[in-house]
Amino acid sequence: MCGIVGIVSSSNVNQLLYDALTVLQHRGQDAAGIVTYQDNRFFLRKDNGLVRDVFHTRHMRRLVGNVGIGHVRYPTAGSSSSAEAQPFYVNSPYGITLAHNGNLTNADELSSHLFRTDLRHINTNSDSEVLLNVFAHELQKQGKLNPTKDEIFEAVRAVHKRCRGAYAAIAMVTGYGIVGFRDPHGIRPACYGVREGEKGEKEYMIASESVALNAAGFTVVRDIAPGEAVYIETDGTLYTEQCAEDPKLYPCIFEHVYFARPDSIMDKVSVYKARLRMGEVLADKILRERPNHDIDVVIPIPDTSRTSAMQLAYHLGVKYREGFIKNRYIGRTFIMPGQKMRKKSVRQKLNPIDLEFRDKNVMLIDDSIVRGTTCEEIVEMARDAGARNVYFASAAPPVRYPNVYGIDMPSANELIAHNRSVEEVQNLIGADWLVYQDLEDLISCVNDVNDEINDWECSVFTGNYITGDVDEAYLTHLEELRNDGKRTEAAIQSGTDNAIIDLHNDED
Ligand SMILES: O=P(O)(O)OC[C@H]1O[C@H](OP(=O)(O)OP(=O)(O)O)[C@H](O)[C@@H]1O
Ligand SMILES: NC(=O)CC[C@H](N)C(=O)O
Ligand SMILES: [Mg+2]
Repeated sequence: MCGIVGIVSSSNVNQLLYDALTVLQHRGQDAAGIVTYQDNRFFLRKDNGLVRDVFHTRHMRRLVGNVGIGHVRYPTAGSSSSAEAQPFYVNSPYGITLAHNGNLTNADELSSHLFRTDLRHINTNSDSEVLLNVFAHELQKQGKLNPTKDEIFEAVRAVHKRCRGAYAAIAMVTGYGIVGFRDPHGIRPACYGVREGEKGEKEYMIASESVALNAAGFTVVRDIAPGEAVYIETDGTLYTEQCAEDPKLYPCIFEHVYFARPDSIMDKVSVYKARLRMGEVLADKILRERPNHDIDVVIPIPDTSRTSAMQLAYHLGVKYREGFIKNRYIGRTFIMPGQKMRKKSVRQKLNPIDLEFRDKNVMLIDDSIVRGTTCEEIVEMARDAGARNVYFASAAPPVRYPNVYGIDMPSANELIAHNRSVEEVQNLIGADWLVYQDLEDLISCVNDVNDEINDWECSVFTGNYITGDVDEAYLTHLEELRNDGKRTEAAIQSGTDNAIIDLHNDED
């Protein structure tokens, strides 16, 4: 997942963008970038690292202008090289930069078409550079010296025709404005909001999650609809238009399970409420499976599972205890690159309070089990801390299939539940009892909060890919390209390949 943000204001946007990116940091920890615009020039700073490490005072001073976009990255394509940090830039037409959350499933095909037919060069393996060039080409094709909203929307229309997969994106067109758009299935989230500037003028912000708008004092207007584009000119005039022929909302359910912050509202679903429901219905399942259970205490695996675990304990009528203390300086482990780093980080991140475990039957709750990195370590830690029995419950169903829409799970074989029964996973993680949420129950949790959404993007649980273009050949290719072994190689290389076309105007 990545986080994107774009702002049109009546004063400098650098600090607002920075603050928004820190609020979206949970969506991507690998790289961060901001680009602003003033007097016909872009000012760009992007690099690997957390937001606080990438932007120092000297960089912030140079990021001048009242319009800008920003990005935090969790790579799902290409490498972790800083050259693939976003926003990406293309000089023609007008000078355009783009920040993207999601993953294109036809990036290879588009890339070769861009080269052979559109005569455009793609310099990295990032699908986001492809997306930017498709948008740029479609805008250029219209041949207008001064593009209006009509040309911008026409370009988005063409993007929808050519691109497959998931994309929530914000592009900044030099001198004209910013445009945010969501793919025709609305797989990845995006919303926009408004606030009053000092002289009463309207200022706008587009972001991946509503929490970024709240934190910056913007009032959420609404989600961008699937296929829709929101264009805000530099003077603050806003236009919206539906640019897809057959849009239909299929939001990614994993946002609600894990990715999003609980204080966000996405497609009119409060993530917090959805997670509370996940705890409730999981408690019901536990009671169905073992009406006479002997659970002494419910312990969450911080951070994300806390909300569900609390409600689960309440519904079971069992004590809730914070048995693991989280090191606040370690980020999210699941989105770290490489299994070795993830495994090490679980131990660094979580430490048990022995007295909550000693001689007790503990029920550990996590939001999801993906590779099994966290639960394998945690079950062992609970036993070492003296637990009599270690039970484990996951607020999401077994994750059995790769994700191709912006979550870096490219390889089925790396998923602990792939081709395994619940019992086999239970044995593998060393638990005495393992309970997974059922998919219908998970869907009911989000639909209880907003029953207007008929369909969810659930491919990691079902193996059904709604864009219809994902076949065995694609998945095999993805696995070969991005399995953990390959990425470790890329990480080693990335120390040296950062020099490949670095368009930074700022060296450090
Ligand atoms: O089975 P795994 O491959 O370990 O993946 C699942 C775990 O990873 C995530 O935690 P993470 O540490 O990323 O973030 P959190 O602090 O928000 O829970 C998630 O919340 C699970 O705990
Ligand atoms: N997680 C994402 O949204 C990734 C965006 C893009 N595919 C990249 O790899 O940079
Ligand atoms: Mg976790």
